[in-house]
Amino acid sequence: MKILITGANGLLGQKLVALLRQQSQVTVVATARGTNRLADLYPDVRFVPLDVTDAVQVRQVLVQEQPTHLIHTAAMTQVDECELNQDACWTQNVTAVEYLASTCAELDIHLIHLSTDFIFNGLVGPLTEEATPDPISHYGASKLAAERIVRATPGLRWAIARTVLVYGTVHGGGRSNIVLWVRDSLRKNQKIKVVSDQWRTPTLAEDLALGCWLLALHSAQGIYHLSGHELLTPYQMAQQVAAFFELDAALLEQVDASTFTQPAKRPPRTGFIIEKAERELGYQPRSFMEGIALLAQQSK
Ligand SMILES: NC(=O)C1=CN([C@@H]2O[C@H](COP(=O)(O)OP(=O)(O)OC[C@H]3O[C@@H](n4cnc5c(N)ncnc54)[C@H](OP(=O)(O)O)[C@@H]3O)[C@@H](O)[C@H]2O)C=CC1
Ligand SMILES: Cc1cn([C@H]2C[C@H](O)[C@@H](COP(=O)(O)OP(=O)(O)O[C@H]3O[C@@H](C)C(=O)[C@@H](O)[C@H]3O)O2)c(=O)[nH]c1=O
Repeated sequence: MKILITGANGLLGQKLVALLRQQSQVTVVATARGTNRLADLYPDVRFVPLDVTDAVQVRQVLVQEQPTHLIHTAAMTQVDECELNQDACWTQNVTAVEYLASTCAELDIHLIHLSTDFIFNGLVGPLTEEATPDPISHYGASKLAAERIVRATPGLRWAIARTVLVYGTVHGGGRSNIVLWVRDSLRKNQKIKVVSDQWRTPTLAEDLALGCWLLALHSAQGIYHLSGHELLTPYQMAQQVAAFFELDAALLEQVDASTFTQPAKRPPRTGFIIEKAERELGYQPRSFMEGIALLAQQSK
């Protein structure tokens, strides 16, 4: 197997590189826009620059590399920025997928495309793969449009991996996440406002990477929900983070999401039912506490 990863500098991309380079039957090709932030950690891994919004480059790299599988993690993931810069969001999250999906179909590359719980409106949850999408943000709309392109591309072998609120350690900077944010704020004795009326099934980045690897290994086709299995509010997550790191939970102020004025709306209740992935792939995510423990060990 030869697996090409887009967005290898990102949180999931980094964990995929770490996992796949250990599989003896896999040749990994890490790609990212700009410089390779993993060069010091994994000098053994082949790196090719790839901006997925550049149609010519997409074609060139895929023709040159001829991977058997492509895991597409690259995206504009800052939900508020997507709301404020809608054209840029569409180019990165939708147009890029048109290029990738059509080229993968042409070259018979199995495409594993990453998607999100934010394609749902958040009125009911946890959700199965069959739930009806109804995005309430531009980010969510862009990710749903990308799913539709993947599904409608003639001749494409594809899987869509949807996930929820991903957390983990990240090397060389990048998007923060709830566990790092809570831990680092409390370590500085900063008070933080944490939402207690949103529900999510938070996902350890390593578990998600393993789920994506299982999809590739089985050349699975269709939609798969890959998240943790505990439905928690951010406030409950923050309490667990405080307890694990023995930090002062009194610094956590419980608030309603309505007290925030954010450019993009967030779905109140999401979370995934992951039975399909457990049954068909043997996907077994860790508990939230186990995820925090792994993150703590890696941060030492
Ligand atoms: N994080 C989360 O909570 C969730 C994520 N997802 C989805 O999972 C996937 C992975 O997310 P995650 O790893 O957490 O996100 P990150 O933001 O950590 O990583 C995304 C990466 O995509 C890269 N990227 C953006 N535009 C381009 C481009 N044009 N060409 C090449 N690379 C580009 C970014 O590059 P740069 O570093 O240069 O900015 C970044 O490294 C995404 O598709 C996201 O939508 C779904 C649900 C939850
Ligand atoms: C900034 C902030 C967030 N939160 C909570 C709300 C939210 O559920 C959680 C994370 O907030 P953020 O604004 O960092 O992230 P957010 O944009 O809500 O995260 C999303 O990212 C995209 C990429 C996805 O696809 C989604 O699955 C989702 O996880 O933390 C607070 O409680 N207080 C705060 O001050």
